[in-house]
Parts: sequence; structure tokens; C-alpha cells
Amino acid sequence: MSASVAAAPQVDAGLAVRLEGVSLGYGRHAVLEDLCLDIAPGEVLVIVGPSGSGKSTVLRAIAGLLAPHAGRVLAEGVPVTGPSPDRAMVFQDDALLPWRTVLRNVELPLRIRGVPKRERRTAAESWIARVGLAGWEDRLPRELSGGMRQRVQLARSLAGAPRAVLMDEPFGALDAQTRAGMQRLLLDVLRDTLATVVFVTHDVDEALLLADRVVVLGQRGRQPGGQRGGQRGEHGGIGTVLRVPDPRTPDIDRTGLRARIIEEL
Ligand SMILES: Nc1ncnc2c1ncn2[C@@H]1O[C@H](COP(=O)(O)OP(=O)(O)OP(=O)(O)O)[C@@H](O)[C@H]1O
Repeated sequence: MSASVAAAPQVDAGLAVRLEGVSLGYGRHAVLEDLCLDIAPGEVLVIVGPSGSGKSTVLRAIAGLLAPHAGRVLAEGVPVTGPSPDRAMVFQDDALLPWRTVLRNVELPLRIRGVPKRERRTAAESWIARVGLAGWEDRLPRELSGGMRQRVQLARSLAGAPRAVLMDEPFGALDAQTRAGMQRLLLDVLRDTLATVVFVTHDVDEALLLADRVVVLGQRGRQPGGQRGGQRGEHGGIGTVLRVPDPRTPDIDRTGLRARIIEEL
């Protein structure tokens, strides 16, 4: 990490997140029941599952944007009751403020954290450079491509030194080549941070590339786990939790793992 980014607030450690018997839904519409999951500090946990299985719903609950019908979401042992700068969200859709320049978008979380103007400018410029957008600081979001806007979102989410980054299909709308570039960038950037990452995707290969662990939400997202090899005891309503071996492991069976995830979907 560059010296100028060191001026920004630093992540002491990734956030420990716990879902304790959590039931989620919208009004009377139940989506997931009795979810139990521990996410370790600094872990990259990827949630995969078919459309409508509740991936974004889980993320919203961790972000504090959706209160559980039952159970508790805990961040560092403290119940989550609303959003916090400690838990940054990155969305698939362009969530940048359209009237703010790239620089002023990236500065935003630092401003919320009360970082003085000069420091936040230096840190934001450094993050913009880190995601390959030096020279674009004064542009508005509409002047950027979709991939560039996602890079700004990534810079903005990390600039505030969150202890957890919650990413909802952030690369879903990008073409294959831009997406591959963003995945490489994310892996690169994550090496510099201790933040816990919860990443939602439809894409099994993306999950295998990024994850320390993959959570597979079954087709019957509402059903308690246990179906097709699920782990009800430990993980409640989540279908299956698979650990992804370190990609540097010489004899890693990536094909077998991929097949297993697809079988669970
Ligand atoms: N704001 C909402 N109000 C009511 N129902 C909702 C709302 N958001 C999602 N749902 C419903 O909750 C269920 C789970 O939705 P969710 O978006 O979490 O699924 P998902 O796995 O992320 O799907 P996708 O991959 O298509 O984004 C779906 O049945 C959806 O229709």
C-alpha cells in the first residue's frame, strides 16, 4: 500500500460476522429461514445460488439494510441494527452519485469518517490510481465506461478502510474481458487489505477464483439445509458450504469442486 493511502484510516482487522438463526424476508414473504453462518475476519466468502435464492437478501441483512424476522446478525459480537462505514457495499448497478466527480465520489466515505480534507484528497487520489484511473479524477460517472465505474465503486468502497466489503454481483454487468480484469484487480487489491469480503455471484468460476469459502444457497432457498449434502447443523438454512483450496496448491481438484457446486445449484 502506498504511503499516501497510509494517511487514510487503516483497517485494524477484518470484521467477524455471525448469522445466528437468522430468518429473512420482505413483509410476509419469507426468503430464508434459520440461517447460521460464521464469517472469519479477513475471509473472502462467496455466496452462489440461483436467481431468487436469497443471495442479495443475506448481503442486505449483513449490511444492516434489512432487519431479520428472527435471529441476529452480529458484527464483532454486536448486533447489526443499521448500516455502518465499517461495512461497505458494492453493487452491480452503478451506485455512484452522478453529480459528483470521480474524486468526490471516492472521497465520500472518508468524509463520512471525518477525515480532514487534505488527507482525504490524497487518499482518494491514491485509490483512484490504484484502480488504474489516474487522470480521471475530475470526470463525472456518465463519462466513464461500465468497467471504469465499477473500478470507481471499488476505490470508493475501500477508501474508507471498511472492515468488511459486501459485494453484490459487482461485475455481473461487465463483458467477459473487463470482468476478468476486474477480478484480477480485486484479488490484487484484497492482498493489501485485511477486510472481510462477502461476495455474491451467479458465476461458479468467479466464486472459485475469489473465494476462501463458497456458500451455495440451494434452489429451495427457503428450505432448511440438509438437502443434497447440506449442512443443516452448522449452517441452518444454507444448502452447502464448501472450502476452496488455495489455488497455489499443486494438486487442487478445481474441476471436482466446480462440479460439486454446480450439482448443488
Ligand atoms: N424488496 C423486495 N421486496 C419483496 N420481495 C423481494 C425484495 N427483494 C427481493 N425479494 C424477493 O426475495 C427473494 C430473494 O431475492 P434476492 O434478490 O435475495 O435473490 P438473489 O439470489 O440475490 O437473486 P438474483 O441472483 O436474481 O439477484 C426473491 O423471491 C425476490 O423476489
